[in-house]
Amino acid sequence: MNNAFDREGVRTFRFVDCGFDPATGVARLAYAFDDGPELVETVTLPGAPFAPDGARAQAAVKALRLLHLVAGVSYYKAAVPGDIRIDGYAIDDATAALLEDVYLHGLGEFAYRNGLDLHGRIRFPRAAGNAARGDDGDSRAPGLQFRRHALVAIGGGKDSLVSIEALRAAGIDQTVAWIGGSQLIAACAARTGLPTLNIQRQLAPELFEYNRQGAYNGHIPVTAINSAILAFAAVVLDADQVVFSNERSASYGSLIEGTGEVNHQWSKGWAFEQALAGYLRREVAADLRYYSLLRPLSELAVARQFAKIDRYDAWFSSCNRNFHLLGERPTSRWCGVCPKCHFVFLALAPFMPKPRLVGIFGRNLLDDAAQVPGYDALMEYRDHKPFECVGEARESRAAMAALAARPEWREDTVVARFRGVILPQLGGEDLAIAPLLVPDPEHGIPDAVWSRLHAYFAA
Ligand SMILES: CC(=O)N[C@H]1[C@@H](OP(=O)(O)OP(=O)(O)OC[C@H]2O[C@@H](n3ccc(=O)[nH]c3=O)[C@H](O)[C@@H]2O)O[C@H](CO)[C@@H](O)[C@@H]1O[C@H](C)C(=O)N[C@@H](C)C(=O)N[C@@H](CCC(=O)O)C(=O)O
Ligand SMILES: Nc1ncnc2c1ncn2[C@@H]1O[C@H](COP(=O)(O)OP(=O)(O)OP(=O)(O)O)[C@@H](O)[C@H]1O
Repeated sequence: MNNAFDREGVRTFRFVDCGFDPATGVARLAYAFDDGPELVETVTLPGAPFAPDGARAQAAVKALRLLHLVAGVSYYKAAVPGDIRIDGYAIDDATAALLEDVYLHGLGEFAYRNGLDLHGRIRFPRAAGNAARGDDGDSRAPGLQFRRHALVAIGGGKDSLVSIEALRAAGIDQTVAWIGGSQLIAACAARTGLPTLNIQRQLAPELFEYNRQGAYNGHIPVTAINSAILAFAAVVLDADQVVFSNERSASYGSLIEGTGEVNHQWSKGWAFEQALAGYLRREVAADLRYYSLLRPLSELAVARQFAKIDRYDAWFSSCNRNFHLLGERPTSRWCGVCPKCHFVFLALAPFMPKPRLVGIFGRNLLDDAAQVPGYDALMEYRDHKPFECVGEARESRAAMAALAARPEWREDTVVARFRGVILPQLGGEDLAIAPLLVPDPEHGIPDAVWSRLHAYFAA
């Protein structure tokens, strides 16, 4: 390769090696394109030194390799070469198949936006003679008698706060855990009053230089990476559960004419959750659980739960513009113009007194004509659902229909337009909110947890 990054000239993406130093808590993940320089990402667990015993140390190696393989997606995407190699260790069919899914679907939005077709292109090398195994029945990892403790991912938004309060209500021991240096997440975590764990992650600095030099760039499945980091942390720190807060709506993408479904949040969906949970039990530790506590709930059901607590009103934000690694952040916690701000405002409105909601956002997004196109897209009215973490279009339509019937909301610009223009075109669609609030039976929550929580969520 020349000095400048030549994405078309790259032939091979290499997983060079990975290692963990228990004395410092630093995990090192190394990659390269062809014979180019090593791209080294680090993940630092606080609380070192660690001294994992024999079986735990073996499980940590497996979890670290999984993290190495999953986190490689940030670098692979820079050139999407047709050849992938793993230098330091071998993987079997089942592992390769999991990674092919994560890369193909997790880079779905990236491929669509870059006009690339990755189908059939992403193939991880398999060790010879390694047949694929089935899911649950075939566990070969031992149980490690982990401490009964949940590492709960916190993202600074409403979803993880709903999970944290639900686990608290159910009396389950938890540590709230996050990756990266966000002050907003740190403040929310402190506000919970629970033990906290902040894991640092440094991407290889060369990636940003490659981006400047014309590397392919775009969305990556960040939840898959965060999940792999927390699974590794659970093994090292001795916790039997890694809990995320991905609602059922996350399994549905945007329907793009001529392309089909593209899901921005694929790694928050049920297919990824099942695949990763099965992999961890089978390959890392039979008693390590990975699940989403909010999987049975729709976005509207999560919003209803969140509205019951006001403890976080002045602290939380779901606006992703707060979470850039580089570059500008909004001057207030809610930018007020992005799809997440639009959706969260709309989803909370049916369940919160209007002055409280307007107080949280500092403005009324539904009484602003400039926001009409944003709300049209959320309802899939003459547009597709935005590439963002927002609920299903039928949830947006149901929430809007509920507001259209409320005197305090019905005259606000966006709601009045919905009543006048969109509602008459919806024909016989059931716009009731109640059916969307019923918990779904499809989820991976352990029975011992769900038995304590399903009444809490149904109340
Ligand atoms: C905050 C955000 O939305 N970032 C997305 C944005 O990135 P941008 O270029 O504006 O800047 P940075 O976030 O500072 O990232 C700098 C570059 O680094 C690359 N990168 C970052 C993290 C990583 O793990 N790997 C990376 O390669 C990135 O490509 C940047 O060039 O636009 C990017 C391109 O579309 C997105 O990839 C950035 O998304 C972040 C990875 C991110 O954390 N996003 C979450 C807020 C997010 O979208 N969460 C989803 C969950 C989706 C999922 O499948 O897990 C959600 O809440 O819907
Ligand atoms: N920096 C992070 N570290 C660890 N987990 C994170 C981080 N950011 C997000 N998550 C987790 O990823 C999942 C998806 O994030 P998402 O942004 O949807 O959730 P949220 O921030 O809790 O709520 P909201 O949807 O209101 O933004 C959640 O389980 C969240 O806790």
